[in-house]
Amino acid sequence: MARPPRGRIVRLSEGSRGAGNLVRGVSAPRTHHSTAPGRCSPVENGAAQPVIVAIDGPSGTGKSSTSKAVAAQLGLSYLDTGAQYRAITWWMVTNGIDIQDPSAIAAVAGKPEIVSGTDPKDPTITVDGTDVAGPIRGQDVTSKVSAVSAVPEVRSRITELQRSIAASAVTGIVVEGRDIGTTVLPDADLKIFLTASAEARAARRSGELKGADLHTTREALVQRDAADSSRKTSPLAKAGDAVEVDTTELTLTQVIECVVTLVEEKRAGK
Ligand SMILES: Nc1ncnc2c1ncn2[C@@H]1O[C@H](COP(=O)(O)OP(=O)(O)OP(=O)(O)O)[C@@H](O)[C@H]1O
Ligand SMILES: Nc1ccn([C@@H]2O[C@H](COP(=O)(O)O)[C@@H](O)[C@H]2O)c(=O)n1
Repeated sequence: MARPPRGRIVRLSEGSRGAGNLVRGVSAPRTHHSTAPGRCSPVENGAAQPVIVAIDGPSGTGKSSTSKAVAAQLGLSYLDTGAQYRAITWWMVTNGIDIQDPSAIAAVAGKPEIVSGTDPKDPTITVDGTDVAGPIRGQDVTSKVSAVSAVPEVRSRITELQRSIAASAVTGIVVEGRDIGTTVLPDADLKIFLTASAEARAARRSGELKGADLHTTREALVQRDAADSSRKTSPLAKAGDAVEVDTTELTLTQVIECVVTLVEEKRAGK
């Protein structure tokens, strides 16, 4: 069986909504397989091998929701690398470091101890023993994280941490972020790049931050993506061998099923 072509884009159509039709969407990556068209037949499970899955993409494309669900469903660990960059940003802000000064950030990048819990049903994040899961989602950290994550000393520290977490995942791991497939884990077994229109992503985020203005939310997303894509060190980018999944017209359930199918195919050696 031929492997999916490298870098192929999977766009699942509006018409694929609903559990019964999901397969039409998911069948896109399976067109090289000997399954009946329009069917998402279960892939035979061989002996489960540890599997490393890299999921990248811009803000609000569904990386965290998808990665957690896929990892939980398949018994894999889960790592939210954005939470790590947010955690180090929180530490910088809390300790009065000037976010506009990359050399000030670089000088202290090695100081905070960041610990990530990798249970997809209960992911945790602490800095020097303090639970920061709440504070790192605030507007202050969100508006500053791109400046901190652009500093090479921050990236090398966090990348090393991410690699060691992935290496110690016994059953395998789903790691989500911006540069996992390109830099952190270039040998990942499966690389997914999630996309969605800025409008869809803003609508999702506005729904989350009840009452947030759609236009302001969209502008903030677009700005953060632009900063993350244009930094010199390890920018947000799709790996050449990643499968791109456009989630604009898909429900979260459809995206999860699509990714689970791709992982199972990989595990089955297809
Ligand atoms: N396919 C989808 N359809 C509708 N809503 C979705 C879909 N995927 C995710 N969402 C919702 O969109 C919001 C953002 O999703 P999520 O946090 O998973 O995105 P993300 O890519 O991890 O974002 P970020 O990079 O900013 O952390 C959540 O409220 C989630 O429930
Ligand atoms: N691999 C990554 C992951 C994240 N970042 C930076 O962290 C920010 C927050 O990410 P969220 O997924 O929690 O929204 C993001 O905007 C990036 O600046 C990164 O650089 N590399």
